[in-house]
Amino acid sequence: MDTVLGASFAIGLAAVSRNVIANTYTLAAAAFFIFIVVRTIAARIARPPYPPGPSGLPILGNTLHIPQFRPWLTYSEWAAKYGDTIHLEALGEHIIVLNSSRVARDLLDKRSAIYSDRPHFVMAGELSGYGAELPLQNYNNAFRAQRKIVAQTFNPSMVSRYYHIQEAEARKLAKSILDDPSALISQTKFRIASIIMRVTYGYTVKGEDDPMITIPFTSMDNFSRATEPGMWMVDLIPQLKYLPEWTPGATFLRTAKKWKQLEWSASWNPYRWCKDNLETGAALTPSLCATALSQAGGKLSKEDEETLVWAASSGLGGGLDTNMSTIFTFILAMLHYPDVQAKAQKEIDMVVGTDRLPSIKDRPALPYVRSLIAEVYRWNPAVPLGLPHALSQDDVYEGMFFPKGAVVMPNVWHMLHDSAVYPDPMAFRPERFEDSDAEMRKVTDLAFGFGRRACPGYDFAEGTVFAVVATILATSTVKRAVDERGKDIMPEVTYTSGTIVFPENVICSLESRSPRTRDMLLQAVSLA
Ligand code: HEM
Repeated sequence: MDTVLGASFAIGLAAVSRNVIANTYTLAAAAFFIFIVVRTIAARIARPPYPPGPSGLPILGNTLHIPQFRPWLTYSEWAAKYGDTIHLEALGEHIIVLNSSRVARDLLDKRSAIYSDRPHFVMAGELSGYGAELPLQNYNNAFRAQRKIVAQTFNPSMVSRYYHIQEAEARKLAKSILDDPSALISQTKFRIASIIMRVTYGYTVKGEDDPMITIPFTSMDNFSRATEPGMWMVDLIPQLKYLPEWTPGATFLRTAKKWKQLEWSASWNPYRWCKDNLETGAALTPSLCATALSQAGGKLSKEDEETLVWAASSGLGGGLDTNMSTIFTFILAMLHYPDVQAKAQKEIDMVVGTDRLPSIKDRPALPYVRSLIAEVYRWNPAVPLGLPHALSQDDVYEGMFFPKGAVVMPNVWHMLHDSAVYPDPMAFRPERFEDSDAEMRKVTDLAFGFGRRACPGYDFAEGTVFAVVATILATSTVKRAVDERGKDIMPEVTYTSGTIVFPENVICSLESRSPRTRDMLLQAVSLA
Protein backbone atom coordinates (compact mmCIF):
# COMPACT_ATOMS: atom_id res chain seq x y z
CA MET A 1 0.00 0.00 0.00
CA ASP A 2 2.78 2.34 1.02
CA THR A 3 4.53 1.40 -2.16
CA VAL A 4 1.41 2.17 -4.19
CA LEU A 5 0.94 5.47 -2.38
CA GLY A 6 4.57 6.26 -2.76
CA ALA A 7 4.42 5.46 -6.48
CA SER A 8 1.28 7.54 -6.96
CA PHE A 9 2.89 10.39 -5.04
CA ALA A 10 6.00 10.12 -7.18
CA ILE A 11 3.93 10.06 -10.40
CA GLY A 12 1.88 13.02 -9.14
CA LEU A 13 5.02 14.93 -8.26
CA ALA A 14 6.56 14.15 -11.65
CA ALA A 15 3.37 15.35 -13.40
CA VAL A 16 3.34 18.53 -11.36
CA SER A 17 7.01 19.22 -12.04
CA ARG A 18 6.51 18.47 -15.80
CA ASN A 19 3.69 21.02 -15.78
CA VAL A 20 5.80 23.50 -13.89
CA ILE A 21 8.68 22.99 -16.36
CA ALA A 22 6.30 23.26 -19.35
CA ASN A 23 4.75 26.41 -17.90
CA THR A 24 8.19 27.83 -17.23
CA TYR A 25 9.17 27.23 -20.90
CA THR A 26 5.90 28.78 -22.09
CA LEU A 27 6.43 31.76 -19.83
CA ALA A 28 10.03 32.14 -20.94
CA ALA A 29 9.02 31.94 -24.62
CA ALA A 30 6.23 34.48 -24.09
CA ALA A 31 8.59 36.77 -22.21
CA PHE A 32 11.17 36.47 -24.97
CA PHE A 33 8.55 37.21 -27.65
CA ILE A 34 7.31 40.24 -25.72
CA PHE A 35 10.91 41.38 -25.25
CA ILE A 36 11.55 41.19 -29.03
CA VAL A 37 8.28 43.01 -29.84
CA VAL A 38 8.96 45.71 -27.23
CA ARG A 39 12.56 46.07 -28.36
CA THR A 40 11.49 46.38 -32.04
CA ILE A 41 8.80 48.94 -31.16
CA ALA A 42 11.23 50.82 -28.87
CA ALA A 43 13.85 50.83 -31.60
CA ARG A 44 11.25 52.14 -34.07
CA ILE A 45 10.19 54.84 -31.64
CA ALA A 46 13.79 55.72 -30.83
CA ARG A 47 14.91 56.06 -34.43
CA PRO A 48 13.50 58.41 -37.05
CA PRO A 49 11.02 56.94 -39.55
CA TYR A 50 12.01 55.47 -42.89
CA PRO A 51 11.46 57.73 -45.91
CA PRO A 52 7.87 57.63 -47.24
CA GLY A 53 6.77 54.90 -49.63
CA PRO A 54 3.86 52.61 -50.45
CA SER A 55 2.66 50.69 -47.39
CA GLY A 56 3.65 47.05 -47.48
CA LEU A 57 1.92 43.74 -46.76
CA PRO A 58 2.84 41.62 -43.72
CA ILE A 59 5.98 39.53 -44.38
CA LEU A 60 6.06 40.34 -48.13
CA GLY A 61 6.47 44.08 -47.51
CA ASN A 62 6.57 45.89 -50.87
CA THR A 63 7.72 42.84 -52.85
CA LEU A 64 4.65 43.03 -55.09
CA HIS A 65 4.98 46.81 -55.57
CA ILE A 66 8.48 46.76 -57.00
CA PRO A 67 8.14 47.50 -60.71
CA GLN A 68 9.98 45.08 -62.99
CA PHE A 69 9.52 46.84 -66.33
CA ARG A 70 11.15 50.25 -66.89
CA PRO A 71 11.01 50.84 -63.11
CA TRP A 72 12.41 54.40 -63.40
CA LEU A 73 9.08 55.50 -64.91
CA THR A 74 7.05 54.15 -61.99
CA TYR A 75 9.48 55.64 -59.46
CA SER A 76 9.20 58.90 -61.37
CA GLU A 77 5.38 58.83 -61.02
CA TRP A 78 5.76 58.00 -57.32
CA ALA A 79 7.93 61.10 -56.86
CA ALA A 80 4.74 63.23 -57.07
CA LYS A 81 3.20 61.23 -54.21
CA TYR A 82 6.14 60.37 -51.94
CA GLY A 83 8.76 62.99 -52.83
CA ASP A 84 12.50 62.95 -53.41
CA THR A 85 13.19 59.86 -51.32
CA ILE A 86 11.15 56.65 -51.45
CA HIS A 87 11.49 53.66 -49.13
CA LEU A 88 10.55 50.09 -50.06
CA GLU A 89 11.06 46.88 -48.15
CA ALA A 90 11.08 43.50 -49.90
CA LEU A 91 11.46 40.38 -47.76
CA GLY A 92 13.60 42.25 -45.24
CA GLU A 93 15.70 44.07 -47.86
CA HIS A 94 15.49 47.87 -47.75
CA ILE A 95 15.51 49.84 -50.99
CA ILE A 96 15.82 53.63 -51.13
CA VAL A 97 15.05 55.38 -54.42
CA LEU A 98 16.48 58.90 -54.81
CA ASN A 99 14.43 61.11 -57.09
CA SER A 100 16.32 64.39 -56.84
CA SER A 101 19.81 65.43 -57.82
CA ARG A 102 20.13 67.47 -54.61
CA VAL A 103 19.50 64.42 -52.44
CA ALA A 104 21.69 62.18 -54.63
CA ARG A 105 24.54 64.69 -54.30
CA ASP A 106 24.05 65.03 -50.52
CA LEU A 107 24.15 61.28 -49.98
CA LEU A 108 26.06 59.56 -52.78
CA ASP A 109 28.66 62.30 -53.29
CA LYS A 110 29.03 64.09 -49.94
CA ARG A 111 28.60 60.97 -47.79
CA SER A 112 30.24 58.65 -50.26
CA ALA A 113 32.42 57.10 -47.52
CA ILE A 114 29.32 55.15 -46.42
CA TYR A 115 27.29 55.04 -49.67
CA SER A 116 29.83 53.30 -51.92
CA ASP A 117 29.21 49.62 -51.34
CA ARG A 118 27.32 47.43 -53.84
CA PRO A 119 24.35 45.17 -53.10
CA HIS A 120 25.17 41.51 -52.69
CA PHE A 121 24.11 39.31 -55.63
CA VAL A 122 24.40 35.63 -54.69
CA MET A 123 23.83 34.24 -58.20
CA ALA A 124 25.89 36.79 -60.12
CA GLY A 125 28.49 37.88 -57.58
CA GLU A 126 29.17 34.79 -55.50
CA LEU A 127 28.27 31.80 -57.65
CA SER A 128 28.95 33.01 -61.20
CA GLY A 129 32.20 34.83 -60.40
CA TYR A 130 31.22 38.38 -61.37
CA GLY A 131 31.73 39.66 -57.80
CA ALA A 132 35.47 39.91 -58.50
CA GLU A 133 34.88 42.58 -61.16
CA LEU A 134 34.99 46.25 -60.32
CA PRO A 135 31.32 47.18 -60.97
CA LEU A 136 30.03 44.53 -58.48
CA GLN A 137 33.01 44.62 -56.13
CA ASN A 138 32.27 45.52 -52.50
CA TYR A 139 33.78 48.72 -51.15
CA ASN A 140 37.01 47.19 -49.87
CA ASN A 141 40.77 47.09 -50.54
CA ALA A 142 40.40 44.92 -53.66
CA PHE A 143 37.98 47.56 -55.03
CA ARG A 144 40.44 50.40 -54.27
CA ALA A 145 43.34 48.57 -55.95
CA GLN A 146 41.32 47.82 -59.13
CA ARG A 147 39.79 51.26 -59.30
CA LYS A 148 43.23 52.89 -59.02
CA ILE A 149 44.45 51.02 -62.12
CA VAL A 150 41.35 51.89 -64.17
CA ALA A 151 41.43 55.54 -63.03
CA GLN A 152 45.15 55.85 -63.89
CA THR A 153 44.52 54.54 -67.41
CA PHE A 154 41.52 56.72 -68.20
CA ASN A 155 42.16 59.92 -66.25
CA PRO A 156 41.81 63.24 -68.14
CA SER A 157 45.57 63.67 -68.60
CA MET A 158 45.92 60.20 -70.19
CA VAL A 159 42.99 60.02 -72.56
CA SER A 160 44.46 62.09 -75.41
CA ARG A 161 46.92 59.20 -76.00
CA TYR A 162 43.97 57.15 -77.25
CA TYR A 163 42.40 59.75 -79.54
CA HIS A 164 43.92 58.29 -82.73
CA ILE A 165 42.45 54.86 -81.86
CA GLN A 166 38.99 56.28 -81.17
CA GLU A 167 39.05 58.37 -84.33
CA ALA A 168 40.22 55.48 -86.53
CA GLU A 169 37.43 53.20 -85.29
CA ALA A 170 34.85 56.02 -85.60
CA ARG A 171 35.81 56.47 -89.27
CA LYS A 172 35.54 52.71 -89.91
CA LEU A 173 32.15 52.65 -88.18
CA ALA A 174 30.78 55.55 -90.26
CA LYS A 175 31.98 53.93 -93.49
CA SER A 176 30.53 50.53 -92.70
CA ILE A 177 27.08 51.98 -91.83
CA LEU A 178 27.22 54.09 -94.98
CA ASP A 179 27.93 50.93 -97.00
CA ASP A 180 25.42 48.75 -95.17
CA PRO A 181 22.97 50.45 -92.77
CA SER A 182 21.68 47.06 -91.58
CA ALA A 183 25.09 46.58 -89.92
CA LEU A 184 24.44 49.48 -87.51
CA ILE A 185 24.14 47.34 -84.39
CA SER A 186 26.76 44.69 -85.15
CA GLN A 187 29.32 47.20 -86.40
CA THR A 188 28.83 49.55 -83.46
CA LYS A 189 29.39 46.66 -81.08
CA PHE A 190 32.46 45.50 -83.01
CA ARG A 191 34.05 48.95 -83.26
CA ILE A 192 33.46 49.94 -79.64
CA ALA A 193 34.82 46.58 -78.48
CA SER A 194 37.86 47.08 -80.75
CA ILE A 195 38.60 50.43 -79.10
CA ILE A 196 38.28 48.99 -75.60
CA MET A 197 40.38 45.87 -76.33
CA ARG A 198 43.11 48.03 -77.85
CA VAL A 199 43.32 50.44 -74.91
CA THR A 200 42.90 47.72 -72.29
CA TYR A 201 45.15 44.91 -73.57
CA GLY A 202 46.99 46.50 -76.50
CA TYR A 203 45.13 43.92 -78.61
CA THR A 204 43.97 44.53 -82.18
CA VAL A 205 40.67 42.70 -82.74
CA LYS A 206 40.80 40.50 -85.87
CA GLY A 207 37.14 40.50 -86.84
CA GLU A 208 33.60 40.20 -85.52
CA ASP A 209 34.12 36.49 -84.78
CA ASP A 210 37.41 36.90 -82.89
CA PRO A 211 37.06 34.77 -79.69
CA MET A 212 38.91 37.50 -77.80
CA ILE A 213 35.65 39.49 -78.05
CA THR A 214 33.00 36.83 -78.63
CA ILE A 215 33.75 35.04 -75.32
CA PRO A 216 33.45 38.28 -73.30
CA PHE A 217 30.23 39.12 -75.20
CA THR A 218 28.67 35.79 -74.16
CA SER A 219 29.88 36.32 -70.62
CA MET A 220 28.27 39.77 -70.57
CA ASP A 221 24.97 38.27 -71.76
CA ASN A 222 25.22 35.75 -68.92
CA PHE A 223 25.90 38.62 -66.52
CA SER A 224 22.67 40.34 -67.58
CA ARG A 225 20.77 37.12 -66.93
CA ALA A 226 22.54 36.52 -63.61
CA THR A 227 21.58 39.98 -62.32
CA GLU A 228 17.96 39.87 -63.57
CA PRO A 229 15.79 40.91 -60.60
CA GLY A 230 13.53 38.17 -59.24
CA MET A 231 15.00 35.54 -61.57
CA TRP A 232 17.04 33.53 -59.05
CA MET A 233 15.52 32.02 -55.90
CA VAL A 234 19.01 31.81 -54.41
CA ASP A 235 19.14 35.62 -54.27
CA LEU A 236 16.10 35.51 -51.97
CA ILE A 237 17.15 32.41 -50.01
CA PRO A 238 20.98 32.44 -49.98
CA GLN A 239 21.14 29.12 -48.05
CA LEU A 240 20.18 27.37 -51.31
CA LYS A 241 23.75 27.85 -52.46
CA TYR A 242 24.79 25.06 -50.05
CA LEU A 243 22.67 22.44 -51.88
CA PRO A 244 24.68 19.67 -53.52
CA GLU A 245 24.83 20.23 -57.27
CA TRP A 246 22.97 17.00 -58.05
CA THR A 247 19.89 18.04 -56.00
CA PRO A 248 16.78 18.14 -58.23
CA GLY A 249 15.96 21.81 -58.88
CA ALA A 250 19.54 22.96 -58.28
CA THR A 251 20.28 23.48 -61.98
CA PHE A 252 21.14 27.09 -61.11
CA LEU A 253 24.30 25.76 -59.43
CA ARG A 254 25.42 24.01 -62.62
CA THR A 255 24.52 27.08 -64.71
CA ALA A 256 26.54 29.30 -62.36
CA LYS A 257 29.51 26.95 -62.57
CA LYS A 258 29.46 27.11 -66.40
CA TRP A 259 29.13 30.90 -66.35
CA LYS A 260 32.00 31.21 -63.89
CA GLN A 261 34.29 29.17 -66.15
CA LEU A 262 33.35 31.30 -69.15
CA GLU A 263 33.86 34.53 -67.21
CA TRP A 264 37.23 33.21 -66.14
CA SER A 265 38.24 32.64 -69.81
CA ALA A 266 36.78 36.02 -70.85
CA SER A 267 39.01 37.76 -68.29
CA TRP A 268 42.18 35.63 -68.25
CA ASN A 269 42.59 34.86 -72.00
CA PRO A 270 43.22 38.47 -73.08
CA TYR A 271 45.39 39.04 -70.01
CA ARG A 272 47.55 35.98 -70.82
CA TRP A 273 47.77 37.04 -74.46
CA CYS A 274 48.97 40.47 -73.33
CA LYS A 275 51.55 39.00 -70.94
CA ASP A 276 52.85 36.55 -73.56
CA ASN A 277 53.10 39.25 -76.22
CA LEU A 278 54.81 41.98 -74.27
CA GLU A 279 58.21 41.03 -75.55
CA THR A 280 57.14 40.33 -79.13
CA GLY A 281 55.76 43.89 -79.21
CA ALA A 282 52.34 42.67 -80.42
CA ALA A 283 50.77 43.86 -77.13
CA LEU A 284 50.72 47.59 -77.79
CA THR A 285 51.27 50.38 -75.31
CA PRO A 286 49.94 52.57 -73.91
CA SER A 287 47.22 50.24 -72.70
CA LEU A 288 45.93 49.38 -69.24
CA CYS A 289 47.40 45.89 -69.11
CA ALA A 290 50.53 46.10 -71.24
CA THR A 291 51.63 49.34 -69.57
CA ALA A 292 51.09 47.94 -66.05
CA LEU A 293 52.91 44.71 -66.94
CA SER A 294 55.88 46.45 -68.54
CA GLN A 295 56.17 48.85 -65.59
CA ALA A 296 56.38 45.77 -63.35
CA GLY A 297 58.98 44.16 -65.62
CA GLY A 298 56.46 41.45 -66.58
CA LYS A 299 56.46 40.05 -63.02
CA LEU A 300 53.56 40.60 -60.63
CA SER A 301 52.66 38.95 -57.31
CA LYS A 302 49.65 36.61 -57.48
CA GLU A 303 47.53 39.25 -55.75
CA ASP A 304 48.63 42.08 -58.05
CA GLU A 305 48.07 39.87 -61.08
CA GLU A 306 44.47 39.15 -60.01
CA THR A 307 43.88 42.85 -59.39
CA LEU A 308 45.09 43.64 -62.89
CA VAL A 309 43.03 40.86 -64.52
CA TRP A 310 39.76 42.00 -62.94
CA ALA A 311 40.48 45.71 -63.36
CA ALA A 312 41.15 45.13 -67.06
CA SER A 313 38.08 43.02 -67.69
CA SER A 314 35.82 45.70 -66.22
CA GLY A 315 36.60 47.89 -69.27
CA LEU A 316 34.38 45.94 -71.67
CA GLY A 317 31.74 45.37 -68.98
CA GLY A 318 31.59 49.08 -68.12
CA GLY A 319 32.18 50.57 -71.54
CA LEU A 320 30.56 48.45 -74.24
CA ASP A 321 26.79 48.59 -73.74
CA THR A 322 26.87 52.12 -72.29
CA ASN A 323 28.66 53.47 -75.36
CA MET A 324 26.45 51.52 -77.75
CA SER A 325 23.30 52.78 -76.08
CA THR A 326 24.55 56.38 -76.29
CA ILE A 327 25.39 56.08 -79.99
CA PHE A 328 21.99 54.53 -80.81
CA THR A 329 20.24 57.32 -78.91
CA PHE A 330 22.20 59.84 -80.98
CA ILE A 331 20.99 58.12 -84.19
CA LEU A 332 17.40 58.12 -82.92
CA ALA A 333 17.59 61.81 -82.02
CA MET A 334 18.95 62.72 -85.47
CA LEU A 335 16.04 60.87 -87.11
CA HIS A 336 13.47 62.70 -85.02
CA TYR A 337 15.18 66.12 -85.02
CA PRO A 338 16.66 66.77 -88.50
CA ASP A 339 16.92 70.51 -87.77
CA VAL A 340 19.28 69.76 -84.86
CA GLN A 341 21.35 67.56 -87.16
CA ALA A 342 21.57 70.32 -89.80
CA LYS A 343 22.60 72.90 -87.21
CA ALA A 344 25.38 70.65 -85.85
CA GLN A 345 26.62 69.92 -89.39
CA LYS A 346 26.71 73.64 -90.10
CA GLU A 347 28.82 74.25 -87.00
CA ILE A 348 31.29 71.52 -88.04
CA ASP A 349 31.53 72.93 -91.58
CA MET A 350 32.20 76.42 -90.25
CA VAL A 351 34.75 75.47 -87.58
CA VAL A 352 36.52 72.46 -89.09
CA GLY A 353 35.97 73.30 -92.74
CA THR A 354 35.29 70.76 -95.45
CA ASP A 355 38.89 69.78 -96.21
CA ARG A 356 39.47 67.49 -93.26
CA LEU A 357 37.51 65.33 -90.82
CA PRO A 358 36.92 66.58 -87.28
CA SER A 359 39.23 65.28 -84.58
CA ILE A 360 38.58 64.94 -80.84
CA LYS A 361 40.86 67.95 -80.33
CA ASP A 362 38.19 70.07 -82.10
CA ARG A 363 35.77 69.48 -79.22
CA PRO A 364 36.38 72.78 -77.40
CA ALA A 365 35.60 74.71 -80.60
CA LEU A 366 32.27 72.93 -81.22
CA PRO A 367 29.83 74.01 -78.48
CA TYR A 368 26.69 72.97 -80.37
CA VAL A 369 28.02 69.45 -80.99
CA ARG A 370 28.98 69.26 -77.28
CA SER A 371 25.47 70.42 -76.34
CA LEU A 372 23.95 67.84 -78.70
CA ILE A 373 25.92 65.07 -76.97
CA ALA A 374 24.95 66.34 -73.50
CA GLU A 375 21.33 66.33 -74.65
CA VAL A 376 21.73 62.69 -75.78
CA TYR A 377 22.82 61.78 -72.21
CA ARG A 378 19.88 63.75 -70.79
CA TRP A 379 17.16 62.73 -73.21
CA ASN A 380 17.61 59.01 -72.66
CA PRO A 381 20.44 58.13 -70.27
CA ALA A 382 22.03 54.72 -70.92
CA VAL A 383 21.78 53.77 -67.23
CA PRO A 384 18.45 55.31 -66.13
CA LEU A 385 18.54 54.03 -62.53
CA GLY A 386 22.32 54.20 -62.23
CA LEU A 387 24.12 51.22 -60.76
CA PRO A 388 22.74 50.50 -57.29
CA HIS A 389 24.89 51.60 -54.35
CA ALA A 390 24.64 50.01 -50.89
CA LEU A 391 24.86 51.72 -47.52
CA SER A 392 27.59 50.39 -45.22
CA GLN A 393 26.27 51.87 -41.95
CA ASP A 394 23.02 53.28 -40.52
CA ASP A 395 22.41 56.88 -41.53
CA VAL A 396 19.93 59.66 -40.79
CA TYR A 397 19.13 62.30 -43.41
CA GLU A 398 16.63 65.15 -43.08
CA GLY A 399 14.89 63.31 -40.22
CA MET A 400 14.65 59.98 -42.10
CA PHE A 401 16.33 56.71 -41.18
CA PHE A 402 18.39 54.81 -43.78
CA PRO A 403 19.41 51.37 -42.49
CA LYS A 404 22.81 49.75 -43.01
CA GLY A 405 22.75 47.43 -46.04
CA ALA A 406 19.98 49.39 -47.81
CA VAL A 407 20.19 49.38 -51.61
CA VAL A 408 20.27 52.97 -52.85
CA MET A 409 19.08 53.63 -56.40
CA PRO A 410 19.47 57.10 -57.96
CA ASN A 411 16.60 57.65 -60.40
CA VAL A 412 18.80 59.49 -62.89
CA TRP A 413 16.09 59.38 -65.57
CA HIS A 414 13.71 61.34 -63.31
CA MET A 415 16.41 63.86 -62.33
CA LEU A 416 17.14 64.50 -66.01
CA HIS A 417 13.42 64.90 -66.83
CA ASP A 418 12.55 67.26 -64.00
CA SER A 419 10.55 69.94 -65.84
CA ALA A 420 11.51 72.55 -63.24
CA VAL A 421 15.13 72.16 -64.36
CA TYR A 422 14.62 71.03 -67.98
CA PRO A 423 11.44 72.59 -69.40
CA ASP A 424 9.70 70.36 -71.99
CA PRO A 425 11.92 67.47 -70.88
CA MET A 426 10.81 64.93 -73.51
CA ALA A 427 11.94 67.23 -76.34
CA PHE A 428 15.48 66.96 -77.72
CA ARG A 429 16.80 70.52 -77.50
CA PRO A 430 20.58 71.08 -77.27
CA GLU A 431 19.83 74.84 -77.10
CA ARG A 432 18.65 74.38 -73.50
CA PHE A 433 22.29 74.45 -72.35
CA GLU A 434 22.96 77.84 -74.01
CA ASP A 435 26.49 76.58 -74.81
CA SER A 436 27.30 76.49 -71.08
CA ASP A 437 29.69 73.66 -70.22
CA ALA A 438 28.70 74.03 -66.55
CA GLU A 439 25.07 73.20 -67.51
CA MET A 440 26.19 70.26 -69.67
CA ARG A 441 28.36 69.00 -66.82
CA LYS A 442 25.28 68.92 -64.57
CA VAL A 443 23.89 66.27 -66.92
CA THR A 444 27.02 64.13 -67.19
CA ASP A 445 27.53 64.37 -63.41
CA LEU A 446 24.26 62.42 -63.11
CA ALA A 447 24.49 60.16 -66.17
CA PHE A 448 27.94 58.84 -65.20
CA GLY A 449 27.16 58.08 -61.57
CA PHE A 450 28.15 59.25 -58.14
CA GLY A 451 30.84 59.64 -55.51
CA ARG A 452 33.58 57.05 -55.24
CA ARG A 453 31.74 54.77 -57.66
CA ALA A 454 31.29 57.37 -60.43
CA CYS A 455 32.25 56.04 -63.86
CA PRO A 456 36.06 55.90 -64.11
CA GLY A 457 35.75 55.76 -67.91
CA TYR A 458 34.00 59.14 -68.24
CA ASP A 459 36.76 61.15 -69.96
CA PHE A 460 37.57 58.27 -72.26
CA ALA A 461 33.90 57.66 -73.12
CA GLU A 462 33.47 61.34 -73.99
CA GLY A 463 36.26 60.92 -76.57
CA THR A 464 34.69 57.85 -78.19
CA VAL A 465 31.21 59.37 -78.33
CA PHE A 466 32.51 62.65 -79.73
CA ALA A 467 34.61 60.87 -82.38
CA VAL A 468 31.61 58.84 -83.57
CA VAL A 469 29.10 61.71 -83.51
CA ALA A 470 31.41 64.25 -85.17
CA THR A 471 32.56 61.79 -87.85
CA ILE A 472 29.00 60.80 -88.77
CA LEU A 473 27.78 64.41 -88.83
CA ALA A 474 30.75 65.67 -90.85
CA THR A 475 30.54 62.98 -93.51
CA SER A 476 26.93 61.84 -93.65
CA THR A 477 23.31 62.65 -92.96
CA VAL A 478 21.34 60.25 -90.78
CA LYS A 479 18.13 59.44 -92.67
CA ARG A 480 15.19 57.13 -92.24
CA ALA A 481 15.60 53.62 -93.58
CA VAL A 482 13.08 52.57 -96.22
CA ASP A 483 11.09 49.32 -96.09
CA GLU A 484 10.58 46.91 -99.02
CA ARG A 485 7.52 48.90 -100.19
CA GLY A 486 9.57 52.10 -100.30
CA LYS A 487 7.99 53.51 -97.13
CA ASP A 488 10.08 55.46 -94.60
CA ILE A 489 10.67 53.68 -91.30
CA MET A 490 10.62 55.96 -88.30
CA PRO A 491 11.64 54.12 -85.10
CA GLU A 492 9.63 55.16 -82.07
CA VAL A 493 11.35 56.60 -79.01
CA THR A 494 10.89 53.54 -76.83
CA TYR A 495 13.49 51.77 -74.77
CA THR A 496 14.21 48.28 -73.51
CA SER A 497 14.10 47.60 -69.78
CA GLY A 498 17.17 46.58 -67.75
CA THR A 499 20.15 48.19 -66.08
CA ILE A 500 21.59 49.47 -69.36
CA VAL A 501 18.86 50.33 -71.86
CA PHE A 502 18.75 50.53 -75.65
CA PRO A 503 16.34 52.18 -78.05
CA GLU A 504 14.04 49.48 -79.44
CA ASN A 505 14.24 48.76 -83.17
CA VAL A 506 16.74 51.47 -84.01
CA ILE A 507 17.25 51.48 -87.76
CA CYS A 508 18.49 54.16 -90.14
CA SER A 509 20.41 54.80 -93.33
CA LEU A 510 23.35 57.14 -93.86
CA GLU A 511 23.74 59.33 -96.93
CA SER A 512 27.10 60.85 -97.88
CA ARG A 513 26.94 64.62 -97.60
CA SER A 514 29.04 65.05 -100.75
CA PRO A 515 31.48 63.13 -102.96
CA ARG A 516 34.23 65.06 -101.15
CA THR A 517 33.16 63.86 -97.65
CA ARG A 518 32.93 60.32 -99.00
CA ASP A 519 36.48 60.51 -100.38
CA MET A 520 37.80 61.90 -97.11
CA LEU A 521 36.15 59.06 -95.20
CA LEU A 522 37.51 56.39 -97.57
CA GLN A 523 40.97 57.87 -97.31
CA ALA A 524 40.82 58.03 -93.50
CA VAL A 525 39.71 54.39 -93.36
CA SER A 526 42.45 53.22 -95.72
CA LEU A 527 45.07 55.05 -93.61
CA ALA A 528 43.66 53.58 -90.39
C1 HEM B 1 28.68 56.63 -72.54
C2 HEM B 1 29.43 55.82 -71.88
C3 HEM B 1 29.32 55.48 -70.43
C4 HEM B 1 28.32 55.73 -69.52
C5 HEM B 1 27.00 56.46 -69.75
C6 HEM B 1 28.74 55.15 -68.26
C7 HEM B 1 27.99 55.19 -67.10
C8 HEM B 1 28.36 54.59 -65.91
C9 HEM B 1 27.57 54.60 -64.71
C10 HEM B 1 26.21 55.28 -64.54
C11 HEM B 1 28.24 53.89 -63.78
C12 HEM B 1 27.78 53.61 -62.34
C13 HEM B 1 28.32 54.67 -61.41
C14 HEM B 1 27.81 54.51 -60.00
O1 HEM B 1 27.78 53.41 -59.47
O2 HEM B 1 27.39 55.54 -59.41
C15 HEM B 1 29.46 53.42 -64.38
C16 HEM B 1 30.39 52.63 -63.74
C17 HEM B 1 31.51 52.13 -64.35
N1 HEM B 1 31.96 52.42 -65.63
FE1 HEM B 1 31.05 53.59 -66.97
N2 HEM B 1 29.96 54.55 -68.43
C18 HEM B 1 30.36 54.74 -69.72
C19 HEM B 1 31.55 54.32 -70.29
C20 HEM B 1 32.52 53.62 -69.64
C21 HEM B 1 33.79 53.24 -70.23
C22 HEM B 1 34.24 53.57 -71.64
C23 HEM B 1 34.47 52.51 -69.29
C24 HEM B 1 35.83 51.89 -69.33
C25 HEM B 1 36.72 52.05 -70.23
C26 HEM B 1 33.62 52.44 -68.11
C27 HEM B 1 33.92 51.76 -66.96
C28 HEM B 1 33.13 51.72 -65.83
C29 HEM B 1 33.44 50.95 -64.65
C30 HEM B 1 34.65 50.03 -64.46
C31 HEM B 1 32.42 51.20 -63.72
C32 HEM B 1 32.28 50.62 -62.31
C33 HEM B 1 32.89 51.60 -61.32
C34 HEM B 1 32.73 51.15 -59.88
O3 HEM B 1 31.90 50.31 -59.57
O4 HEM B 1 33.47 51.69 -59.04
N3 HEM B 1 32.46 53.13 -68.36
N4 HEM B 1 29.52 53.87 -65.69
